[in-house]
Amino acid sequence: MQKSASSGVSLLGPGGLDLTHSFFTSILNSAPPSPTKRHNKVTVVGAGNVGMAVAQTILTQDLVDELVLIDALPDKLRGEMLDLQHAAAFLPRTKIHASTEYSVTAGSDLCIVTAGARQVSGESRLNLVQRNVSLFRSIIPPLVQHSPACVILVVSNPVDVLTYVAWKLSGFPANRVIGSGTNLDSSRFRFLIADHLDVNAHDVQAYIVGEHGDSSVALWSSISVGEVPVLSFLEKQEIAYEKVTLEKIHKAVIGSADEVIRLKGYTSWAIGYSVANLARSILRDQRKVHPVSVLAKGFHGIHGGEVFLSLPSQLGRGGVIGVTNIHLTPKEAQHLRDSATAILEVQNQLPI
Ligand SMILES: NC(=O)C1=CN([C@@H]2O[C@H](COP(=O)(O)OP(=O)(O)OC[C@H]3O[C@@H](n4cnc5c(N)ncnc54)[C@H](O)[C@@H]3O)[C@@H](O)[C@H]2O)C=CC1
Ligand SMILES: CC(=O)C(=O)O
Repeated sequence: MQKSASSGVSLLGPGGLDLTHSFFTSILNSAPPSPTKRHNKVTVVGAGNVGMAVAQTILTQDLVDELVLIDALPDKLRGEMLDLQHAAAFLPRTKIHASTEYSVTAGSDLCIVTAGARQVSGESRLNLVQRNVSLFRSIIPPLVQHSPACVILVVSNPVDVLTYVAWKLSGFPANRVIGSGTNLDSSRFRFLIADHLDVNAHDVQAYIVGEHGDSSVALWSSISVGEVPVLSFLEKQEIAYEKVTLEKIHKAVIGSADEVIRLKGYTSWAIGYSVANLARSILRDQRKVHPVSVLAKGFHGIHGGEVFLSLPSQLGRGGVIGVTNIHLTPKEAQHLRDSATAILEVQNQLPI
């Protein structure tokens, strides 16, 4: 039995006519689509472990209308695209494209770059620089050509140096080129502090700044739990806090990636959530503060060159709105400058 299309049962009318377009009674005349809803398009370059974790987290959080995957491997790319498309019944409606050609990225609001070599256990992120800089020469110019107004978010390692490289190759103002930086390290830090104090990580305010890597800086002086500054509270209460414990926590943050890589080969879930968290602040113009890699020249006495490293920064639709004037102790400021020097040592060897 064939019911009418408007009853919502059949898509085919008499004689096999496709009634898809009359399936719903048009209400266009009475209620035009809202012009205020912004169409968000995001491109993820690199459909590897990190790119796919980013893509799937962005999809589940309903952040985009269009998601584009770019990779150099066409079969892997198509397989990943189909696998995500097949989840359409369980996800917010999103158009998913995949291609090795950058024309499909045209008009993206946010381009997230995750392509490139990753470190093996025991290898420093900085060791990846030569391989990934040459990839960036083939990735950044076509992204910019097709999406000249986008924000670029770099994830590939070494993320601070590659954010500088992306900035140079793009010709964009510095506020539109951001590295995911220590947003991930700060989450690891908050998890470890929360675990140590047996509290919820959401209630721990704590930053790792500087390099996303071995020279990162833990800002102990500004840690608070439920708005209570931790160190000054402990000092006032004359509770002996063990400096060694604090240092162990920072060491554990630095060693986190290597531990996961040794155990499962790569890191993916935490960086996926970290990047989706940044994408939300940018696309939804949340103006939230995140520790991300920004052009740091001039901040906290960093004067050695144009270096990107993580500082707590406010993010919105246009990218970086500003860098927070966070208080650093003289020791923390010195560690931050040392971190800048470590990044610049690698960066200055690049022919860029
Ligand atoms: N900033 C951070 O916090 C983190 C950064 N990473 C970095 O992310 C990067 C990717 O890691 P994984 O996804 O685990 O590696 P992966 O090997 O799983 O994926 C890399 C992908 O890049 C693609 N690719 C290579 N050359 C390309 C090109 N020219 N154009 C487009 N795609 C290309 C490969 O085909 C592959 O699919 C690495 O540099 C890694 O170190 C990883 C975790 C955290
Ligand atoms: C691989 C890497 O950079 C991380 O998981 O922190």
